[in-house]
Amino acid sequence: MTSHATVLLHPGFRVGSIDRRMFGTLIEHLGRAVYTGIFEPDHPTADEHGFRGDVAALTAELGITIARYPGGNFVSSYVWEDGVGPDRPPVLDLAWRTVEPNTVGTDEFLQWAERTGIEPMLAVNLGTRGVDAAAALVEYCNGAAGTRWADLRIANGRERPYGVRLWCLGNEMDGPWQIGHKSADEYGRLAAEAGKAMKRVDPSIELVACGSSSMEMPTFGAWEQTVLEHTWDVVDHVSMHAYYQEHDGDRASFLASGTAADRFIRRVVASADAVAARKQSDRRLTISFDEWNVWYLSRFPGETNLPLQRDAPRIIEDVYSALDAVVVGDLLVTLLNHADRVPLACLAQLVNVIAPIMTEPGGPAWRQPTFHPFATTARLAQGEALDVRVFGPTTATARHGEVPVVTAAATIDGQSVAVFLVNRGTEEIEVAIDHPGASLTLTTGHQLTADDEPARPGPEHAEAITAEHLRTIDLGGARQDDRTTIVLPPESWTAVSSVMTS
Ligand SMILES: O=[N+]([O-])c1ccc(O[C@@H]2O[C@@H](CO)[C@H](O)[C@H]2O)cc1
Repeated sequence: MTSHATVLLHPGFRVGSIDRRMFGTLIEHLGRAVYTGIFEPDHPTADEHGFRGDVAALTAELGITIARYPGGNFVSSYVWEDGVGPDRPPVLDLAWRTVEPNTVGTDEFLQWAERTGIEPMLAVNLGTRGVDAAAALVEYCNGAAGTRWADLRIANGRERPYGVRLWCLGNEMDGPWQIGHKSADEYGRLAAEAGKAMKRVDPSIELVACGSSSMEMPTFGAWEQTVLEHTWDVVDHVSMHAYYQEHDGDRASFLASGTAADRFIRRVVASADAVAARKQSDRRLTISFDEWNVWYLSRFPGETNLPLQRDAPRIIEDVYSALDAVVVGDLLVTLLNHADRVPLACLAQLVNVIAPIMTEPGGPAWRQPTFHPFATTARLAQGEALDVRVFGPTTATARHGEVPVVTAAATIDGQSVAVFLVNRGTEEIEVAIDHPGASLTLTTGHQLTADDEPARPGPEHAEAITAEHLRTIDLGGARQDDRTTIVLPPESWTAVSSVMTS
């Protein structure tokens, strides 16, 4: 039996502009993200700087706009000076218990980002270090000739400042696993002082304060309040991180991850607005959702159980299924619906480590199933997000309570309208897109359906999943007045592009 839902959209009802920086990623010194991920000098596609051309091409195809670097947990014991200039000591990275060769450092990363047209977002170490090292790194990157750290950059071969605009004040400082983990008061004070010094070096930078590592953290909410009380006058955004997975075969809860993310965003917004109210401020702080993805964290042994390793070990190389890809598509729907408060977001991560792109050393690079909904959304979601309303069935889930079966987002850019739809249910659903007073001509559709096949590693499997589950549909067709109907298969993600006329 086919059930029904209605998606109401009107070009006049808008959430806000889509900041292109919503389609960011994280590139961490972790496992094979950097070494044999983006960087592999001996690879046949490597450029003159040692960076893989095949990975750069897939990164461009994915539509990545910003890249957060160098971590992640890694940054919390990172000594950035070890990664610049001629002397590069191998050091023990305490986050992932791996020997870090320091072959790639700030200059190599920033120059790769420049060549690939990606805006860098640098994180400073507020775990083992503090104000001095953070301000010095801003000066190293952005300072004009004539002072110590800017001159060091020039001596290292880079005359022109990089002009790095986005800076994270540490990483997940609420997490007990973090090197240099702090209480909210300890972190808030340090972040306020580091941020103040960093903005004295370069007032044009944007700063992100660490929010919570997940909505399930015992300190969630209180952490944001305390940290923002301390940092209100210096920060521009607060971060949030969230990873989702299927637990014990509970598909319904997993498919509702977008609702969990939606609640998380609303709660962070509420926390920030509560601080604003207390400070008699009308400012609406924005969110940097700078780590999000599907991650089978329950299979991860934990940082303390990792053996000491070297030579870019394989750590958290999750292999994704079509179901995971549908969830990624749904999480993007959530982000679009919060475009007004979430200008920055990073799919964590880019290559090999919980990533849409995989590589083999000396071998191929390929797209995981999760690559496709991201690439399509990044390409089609242009202009402004529309404030869509969904009327449809709900379903009970063990983890998230009652959730909508159909989710939707839509964007408008001139006459181009893109609609993103997810059917989380196990039955086909007919969706009526109501656009009263306007006509829609659908052009192309992209559809991804899940199944219950477990994910298997390797390019052949990833390609087989894509061939079986990803369809591009030519909808080139009739102009529909007021209402357009579309059928969503069970457990599917759909994106349609269209032209709207009044
Ligand atoms: O919920 N947890 O148990 C949990 C544990 C670790 C964790 O780390 C984050 O995810 C890592 C991988 O992207 C990044 O390096 C770090 O910022 C994020 C969440």
